[in-house]
Order: sequence, then structure tokens, then C-alpha cells
Amino acid sequence: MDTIPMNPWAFLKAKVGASMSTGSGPLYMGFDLSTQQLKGLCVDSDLKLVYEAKVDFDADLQKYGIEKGVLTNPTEGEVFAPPAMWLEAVDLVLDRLREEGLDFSRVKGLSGAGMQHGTVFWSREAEALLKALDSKKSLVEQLAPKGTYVPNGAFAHPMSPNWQDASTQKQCDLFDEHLGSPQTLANATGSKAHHRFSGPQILRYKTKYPEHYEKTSRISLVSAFLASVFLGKFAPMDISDVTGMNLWDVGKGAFSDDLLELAAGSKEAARALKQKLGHVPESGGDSFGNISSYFTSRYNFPKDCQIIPFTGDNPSTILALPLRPSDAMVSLGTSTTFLMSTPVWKPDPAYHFMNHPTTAGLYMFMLCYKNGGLAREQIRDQVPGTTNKSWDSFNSVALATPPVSLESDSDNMRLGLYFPRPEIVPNLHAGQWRFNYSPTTGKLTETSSDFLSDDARNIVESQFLSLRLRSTNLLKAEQDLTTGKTLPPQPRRVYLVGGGSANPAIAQIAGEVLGSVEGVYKLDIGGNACALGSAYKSVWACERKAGQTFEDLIGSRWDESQFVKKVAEGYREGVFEKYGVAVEGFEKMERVVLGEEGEEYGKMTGGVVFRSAK
Ligand SMILES: Nc1ncnc2c1ncn2[C@@H]1O[C@H](COP(=O)(O)OP(=O)(O)O)[C@@H](O)[C@H]1O
Ligand SMILES: O=C(CO)[C@@H](O)[C@H](O)COP(=O)(O)O
Repeated sequence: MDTIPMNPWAFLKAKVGASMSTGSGPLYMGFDLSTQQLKGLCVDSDLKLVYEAKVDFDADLQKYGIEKGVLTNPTEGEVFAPPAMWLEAVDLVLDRLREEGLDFSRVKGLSGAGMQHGTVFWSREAEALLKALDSKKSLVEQLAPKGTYVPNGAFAHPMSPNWQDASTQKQCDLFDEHLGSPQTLANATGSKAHHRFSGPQILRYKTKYPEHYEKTSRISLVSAFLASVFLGKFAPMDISDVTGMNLWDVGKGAFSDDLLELAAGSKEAARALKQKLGHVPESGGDSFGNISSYFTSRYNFPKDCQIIPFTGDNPSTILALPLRPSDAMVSLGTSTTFLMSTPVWKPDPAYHFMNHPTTAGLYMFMLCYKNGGLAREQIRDQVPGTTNKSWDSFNSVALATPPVSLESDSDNMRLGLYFPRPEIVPNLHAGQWRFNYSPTTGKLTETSSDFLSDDARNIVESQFLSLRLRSTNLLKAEQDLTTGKTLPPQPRRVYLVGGGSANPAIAQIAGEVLGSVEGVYKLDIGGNACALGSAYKSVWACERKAGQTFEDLIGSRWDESQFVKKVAEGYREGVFEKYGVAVEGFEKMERVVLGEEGEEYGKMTGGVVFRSAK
């Protein structure tokens, strides 16, 4: 296990230093515009990481008044961020890459990812401004000259609703009802209605800011926003990211006229909205064209550097390795997301199905939790001995605590829900709950939710128990590689990515709860799977032979021994089964909490079908 360096970026610089100043072959860039950072990196044709830099919004751009990358309006459940800040981050991250020694003239292709569901509202002047950028001035001073206070420059609205926003319950109810039920909406679009999805967000924006909506010439997802900046004109939305909107009919491969009408208010307004959303190309790999002259003049990118479709952060993450249908990825970023690539289209209101970003006929299965990294940090900071945001005390306590705090078989399991922010899975307001669960009688007893050091282990278990509960239906029985014995349904491998993947205690608990026949792995090629996935997409788009799939090209250049590292064991007989019993208690606990909160059951569970209604 690597020790975690004080400054992982300095570590990385040292690690890749040898290849940084040498070489003249083509390079490919990937970006990740996520909640808290903009990361940019470069790989060569052999998929090796050669340069990497990041801008941390809280540390570098505090002047925007953000905390953990966002602004909030708690009375209305709003969470949003200023696109002006992201523009400033683009120039900053490129400056940092140049300081690292990157010769931009070698960059032949560039792609990226944006946090999913966020929408950017461009003004009528936007495209002209994008086309006329002066390389001697910064992006922000040209596109948002008056900062973030009023609609100005390229923006009809100064803020972009963030994926953590919870202000659209009313709009979600309308979306869930519009095609009949949450299930019919999921059948059409891959998901039931979600607060953060662009359809409900656009409906609310149009109602709350009618004048801004009127002035909006184009609505981009965050990914297409970033692509537009590099392209110097509006870039289309991506075929995978568009399935995170509650507006795209996956079967028809087109925007749903019914849902556009709901979001826009009338048939005529729906036609106008469709124009604002733009055309969505079928392929995720066909270049949008050459990079804007702003970047050729200011950074010396070659004129023919290709802009490859930018996608969502989660679709991009699954491109960071040749993921098999039986493998699972868990992204431990600000959000926790569970991702699988699958040929089976099996939509359900309990989770998301999205188009695969590169390969027609494949889909991405996803679960997404709002209470991921920040909820774990909150517990970490209460663990005695924690200083300077170090995870050491948290990890020692987590590993010293037995699974679900069960000291003996006659004891009670300690289960909890840790939601400092309103949660998506299940749809529940912020709160903390703790229960004792008797595995022998099946009885649940609520206990105090005051902090106990057991919470260090229990919060990680809680997050992984929820993933296990909701992903079991997609998994199949596996064979033990050494004994040939048939094992219960579980992933073949679990890959951990995102900031939390550096944590060995979390990796161990992930393996214990989720199982996995081959064990738990993390990418050993740098901190950012999402930006890496985008860089690999650029390599594929620019270097593929006619008809060559992403999986084929990346699989043929993939160096397993250098790129991934086993970080924990997976399936352990006895422990996995113990967590199987805990899943039953966890399922009951959610029902109790959702019931007690007095909301209509189906709505509060997000339509989750609990398999064993005990
Ligand atoms: N060693 C660690 N152990 C656990 N969590 C960590 C560790 N290092 C970073 N993190 C978590 O990673 C999160 C950031 O992950 P990252 O993938 O960079 O976020 P995002 O893409 O959402 O901006 C932080 O909220 C932090 O809690
Ligand atoms: O809403 C989702 C996915 O549905 C989130 O995963 C966002 O896409 C942001 O992710 P991170 O900032 O945690 O990377």
C-alpha cells in the first residue's frame, strides 16, 4: 500500500517526472470539472500519464464566496455554482500545466467531463463572444466581465444549478406523473425524476427567472459548457450525458416532445426549448472540430487539435479502464457513485440507466449518493485524535471496530444513516439515525444518534450496504477462482476511484461488504480516473482504425500490471454472509425512517422496490 503523500500533486510530479521533459509524440488531454476542482491531465498514445494539474476552487478561487465548490440557499434547498469561476479555473489549470513543462503543441486531441446534470444558461451574445475571444485577455474577463452578480456577458443567468440541489420536488412530482408513473419515466429516460436532473431544473428556472429564461439562447450541460469554451462556439451535448436530464427518450434516441412540453409549458415553447438544447450527435467519438484560436494563440495548441465530445463525470470515469460487465466501479468523490457497464437495459426508479459514452448497445448503470465524502469527513473530524484533516485516527478506529459493531453472534448490529445533506438514495431530508438490529429476532431499536467512535466504521458500512442492497439484482453468482466453488452474486472486481480511493480502511470495508471474487483495486496511474477516462476517449477518437471500438483500442494498449493495483481482498466467507444479514436490517431501517418521516412511502423511497418486504 502506498503511503498517502502530504501533497499528492507534488508526489505525482515526481512520479511522472522522467517522461515530462522528453518525447515528441502526440499527447491527448482530459479534463474533469467536478464539484470542488478542475483537473487537467495529459496522456501519450500508450495511455501513460505524463502531466497533471488541478485548480481547487476553495483554495484557489475563494473570492467567489464558495464553500466546497458551491454556494447555497438552504431555505429553498438550492445549491449552485458560478460558471465564471470555472472559466477562471480553465486559464489557471492551463497555466499550471505550462509551468509543469507541458508543450501544448503536442496535444492532438482534447476531451473532458463535467459534473452531471448541472445546466449553464448562455445569453444571446454568448456565441459571438466565444468566437471572438482575444488571447491577450482572460476567458473570465471577456465572457463574464461583470462577475457573477447579474446576467452578463455570455451568461443569461449567473449561476449553474449544482447536482446537490434539492429545490425541485414540485417539478419532480410533475415529471413523475407526466408519463404515468416514475417507472414509465424511467422506462423512457433511464431514471425517475430527480431534483438535480436538468428537466425539473429547467422547469423551475423558467418559472423563477422568466426574464433570464427569455434571454437564454442555449442551455448546456456542464460538460458541453466546457467543450464550448475550447471549441469557441456552442458544442453539442453528449449522447451519454444527455441521459441525465429526464428529457431524453433513450429508446427513440431523441428528446421526448412530451417532456419538453412539460418543461417549457406549451408545444410552441417546447420547440423553442429544443432549439436551446441543440442537436445531440449519436456518436461520442466524432470530433466537433478544431480548437478555438484563443487556445492556439495563448497556449500554443496546434491549430488542428481536435475537440472530442465532452461527457458527464461518471460516464467518463467508466472509460478509465476496460471495465467488464461483471465489474463494478465505486467513485468516492464528493458524491459516492456506483457504476457498471452493462448490455442489459433494465430501468427502474431505484437507480439510473444511461447511454454508454462510447459504445452503442452498452449502458451505464449508476447509483449516486449526495452524502459521500463530506459525510465521511464530518465523522472523521469527530474521531478523537484527528488533527489537520488526517484520516489516520478514523482508519485505526474503523479497522479496530468489528463488522457492524457485532462483538458476538448474540449481540446487536449497529446500523445508521448519515445524511448531513438531503439524500438522493433514498429521497430523504438531511438527518442522522442510528439503530440496533438483532440478527436473531429481526428487531430494530432506534438509539441515540450522538457520535460514537464506532461511527467511523459504521458510516463506511452504511454507504456500502446501501450499494449492495441496490445492486444485487444486476449481479450474478460467480465462481471462486481457486476452488471452483459457486459464490453468491457479487462483482468480479471492485475498482475504487476518486479522492476516497486513497484510503486503505475504506478499501478493506468495501471488499468485506460488497465482496468481489478477484478483490478490490484502485487505479495506480494518478489520482483522477474521470479526467483519465476523457483523455483515453481523445486517444480513441483520434487514433482508432475504422470501426475499432473504444474497448478494443484501450484494451490493446492497457498495461494491467502498471495501471491498477490490488488494494484489498474481496469476498471473505462468513463476513460477506454476515453483511448479507446486515443488508436485511439496513433495508428495514430505511423503511422505518422513511415511514416515520410521515411522507407517502413510494415517493420518499424514490419508488425503490424493496425486495423482501419483511
Ligand atoms: N485519504 C482519504 N481518505 C478518505 N477520503 C479522502 C481521502 N483523500 C481525499 N478524500 C475525499 O475525497 C473527496 C474529494 O474527492 P474528489 O474525487 O477529488 O472529488 P470531486 O471529484 O467530487 O471534486 C474529499 O471530499 C475527501 O473527503
Ligand atoms: O450527480 C451526480 C451523478 O448523478 C454526481 O456524481 C455529480 O456528477 C458530481 O460528482 P463529483 O463532484 O462527486 O465527482
